Amino acid sequence: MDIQITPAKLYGAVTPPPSKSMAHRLIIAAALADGVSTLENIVPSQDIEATLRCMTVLGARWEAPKPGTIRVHGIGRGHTFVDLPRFDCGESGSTLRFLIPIALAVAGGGVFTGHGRLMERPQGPYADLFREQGISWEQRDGVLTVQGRLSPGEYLLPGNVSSQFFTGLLFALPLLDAPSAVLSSTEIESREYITMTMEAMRQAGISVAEKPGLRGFEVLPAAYCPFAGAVEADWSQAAFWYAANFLGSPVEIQGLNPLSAQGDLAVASLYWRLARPGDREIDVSGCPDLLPPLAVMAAVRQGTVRFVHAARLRLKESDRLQTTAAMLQALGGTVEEGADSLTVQGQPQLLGGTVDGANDHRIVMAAAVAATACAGSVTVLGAEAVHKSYPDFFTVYQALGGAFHVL
Ligand SMILES: O=C(O)C1=C[C@@H](OP(=O)(O)O)[C@@H](O)[C@H](O)C1
Ligand SMILES: C=C(OP(=O)(O)O)C(=O)O
Repeated sequence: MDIQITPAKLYGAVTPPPSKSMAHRLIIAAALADGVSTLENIVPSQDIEATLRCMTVLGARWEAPKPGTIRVHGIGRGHTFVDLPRFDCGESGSTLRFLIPIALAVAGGGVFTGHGRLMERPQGPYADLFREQGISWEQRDGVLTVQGRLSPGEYLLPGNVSSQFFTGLLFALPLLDAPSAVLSSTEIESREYITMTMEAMRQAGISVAEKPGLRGFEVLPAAYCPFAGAVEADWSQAAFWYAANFLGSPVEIQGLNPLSAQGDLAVASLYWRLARPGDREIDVSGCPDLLPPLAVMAAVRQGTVRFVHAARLRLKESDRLQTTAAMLQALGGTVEEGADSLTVQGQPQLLGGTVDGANDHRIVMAAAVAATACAGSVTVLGAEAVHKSYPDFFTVYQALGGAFHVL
């Protein structure tokens, strides 16, 4: 779906959708529990549907007694598999990377497929670890087959590729019959995502101990217990509405937890850092998903913003350093892409133009928000990419006064 947006300010109140990251985690913890858990504020998006689908393949069941609430019948420890289960992970990196170790622990492995760029996104840290353990790892024509026995022990991962490898192992290791540790060979980036994993596991009765000074975590054998949980509002999605505010739209953002474990709540303070004129350097290693909306803010202000420690942005739904730069350049902005950075030169106003959404929800949402304050109209190609994480985005955008039509 291609759309043309006519610049218009947005007015009104918005509650961001439930945190996608927390929803993945609570669904997984509930699906591994021995019993029935109730989860509130679950809103379907392609990524959340992927996790629900994959946990069903593992033997969990769920029903929705009312909209927004699901009851998950977890698998406990008793499920047996005749064949290797097959998981369609959609385009969700979280689903794929969380599920690989879990499938090894629960089912002796699995066959994983995905769409878009998913199967090209790096899995090397897992491949290396699991091959060392004698687990077979084969990826051919976009199909990954992993088979073997996950053993307790010490797992050493690089900390700068994706925190999702840590999360996947932390979820799986309590299911083994002896203690394990997950250690990092480098400083751990996106660390708050691991904190969120520990928080979800805690809700299911599992505590993970951080190893002080060792950049790692200790996991003891434990059973996931059923629980009642609710997903809080998503700070990563709130960032687009923060960007709308920054560009002059008085949008009131409601329902966010200011004490959230979500690292992307950093947008609240970064907003104010950018609101004052002058040059800035912003480290996005802990909040990679904020880069597209922050770059939109950086493009319409006085001064230059250099986003650093950003190489991991190249490993998302699109190469987000390249696609964020291309989006702003298409709108008349001045941006320089470095190997590990993005430098955005501020200016009074963006002009408008045609943006390739690059099949990336965060690029589409960033472009739509930038359009609210452009001098001329903005065409966004492939706007349907928002279904990955925020299917309602354009409905909300329109309700706030955003003006667009489908081409
Ligand atoms: O664990 C998670 O829920 C996520 C971790 C982050 O990925 P990396 O750790 O790969 O940066 C983030 O970009 C992604 O959108 C969601
Ligand atoms: C990178 C993202 O998600 P995932 O890694 O789960 O595909 C995202 O939502 O921006």
